[in-house]
Amino acid sequence: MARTQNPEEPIRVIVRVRPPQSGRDDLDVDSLAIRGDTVQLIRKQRTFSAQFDAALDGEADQRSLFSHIRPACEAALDGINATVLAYGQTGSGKTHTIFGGLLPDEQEGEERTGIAGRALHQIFEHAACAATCGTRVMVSASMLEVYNETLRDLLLPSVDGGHERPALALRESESRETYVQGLTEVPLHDAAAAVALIRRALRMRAIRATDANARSSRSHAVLQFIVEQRGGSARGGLRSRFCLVDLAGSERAMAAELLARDHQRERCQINTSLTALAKCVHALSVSTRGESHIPFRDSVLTRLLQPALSGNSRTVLLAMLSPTADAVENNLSTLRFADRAKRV
Ligand SMILES: Nc1ncnc2c1ncn2[C@@H]1O[C@H](COP(=O)(O)OP(=O)(O)OP(=O)(O)O)[C@@H](O)[C@H]1O
Repeated sequence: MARTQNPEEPIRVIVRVRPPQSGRDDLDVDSLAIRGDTVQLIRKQRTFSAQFDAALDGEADQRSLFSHIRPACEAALDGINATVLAYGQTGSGKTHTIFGGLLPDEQEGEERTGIAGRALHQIFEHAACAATCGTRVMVSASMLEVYNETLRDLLLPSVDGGHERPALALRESESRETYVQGLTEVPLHDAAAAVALIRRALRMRAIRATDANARSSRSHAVLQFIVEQRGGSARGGLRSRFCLVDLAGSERAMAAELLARDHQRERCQINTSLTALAKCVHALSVSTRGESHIPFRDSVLTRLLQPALSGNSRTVLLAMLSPTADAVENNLSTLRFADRAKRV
């Protein structure tokens, strides 16, 4: 039986520092330090220090990062919903960590392959192994983005070949589960077909160049693998979701007049939804046995993430840090968010 994440620990928190990019980064060598699972950040002579489930420096590769995600993926293969969330400022490595090796114009390769590619490998390996014991495993995928508080289906072919696509609505089922009405679910027959599908979907995602990242994601992307198992050891049947969320990055404040109007709007909407997420995590971290009000309804993003945050899923939060000297403020805010998530 697969080793799954401890159910007593609803959110595991892993910190990852992006490696420096030669010639681009003005490095922060003084304020950020990782010792074991503890991260220390010094700002204005005050020290923030916190321990997490794991803390990975810039030397850690995609394979070692995935070793911390594997238990969540195994939980999904045991029929339990699981979610991985990447959070951090623009350019801190969220998209690389989740979608590495699948990005437009990016070469595939073991080294670059991120969580999505590695999870697919694990899911199809499990399917092949389960088949030998008479269990039929069916895998499908959905992928959407939350752009300016609007939900867009990334697997739906656009009408005119452009990026425009109809907005989807969030609904609540009779059992009070939130779902996206009309979201496309594509059956996946093997990992190669799945990779091609995700690559196509990522081309549809809203991106733009920012100060810190030439290909900055301007939307939150949510990729879900839906795994159904019947027969053999799955007896009465299992159905679960493995959900990967690449949040859009918060951006440093910049003179508004230097940004185009639609860029200003995106930045404002990203900050609003990330603030709503931070409020929910804060409320959850101080609530005892779900007694207090959690403001999930404040944004589309938090409504969508409600199951992942409120204990109905094994959740891993990846708190992404940037190694640059100008990232201290943002890194501190990411670490504070991560520290609260640990207390949920
Ligand atoms: N672990 C890593 N190894 C090598 N390169 C990395 C790593 N993490 C990030 N990068 C590179 O750093 C750059 C920024 O990373 P990425 O686009 O993933 O950041 P992001 O946090 O998703 O940013 P945004 O929020 O703006 O979308 C990219 O060129 C990416 O390839």
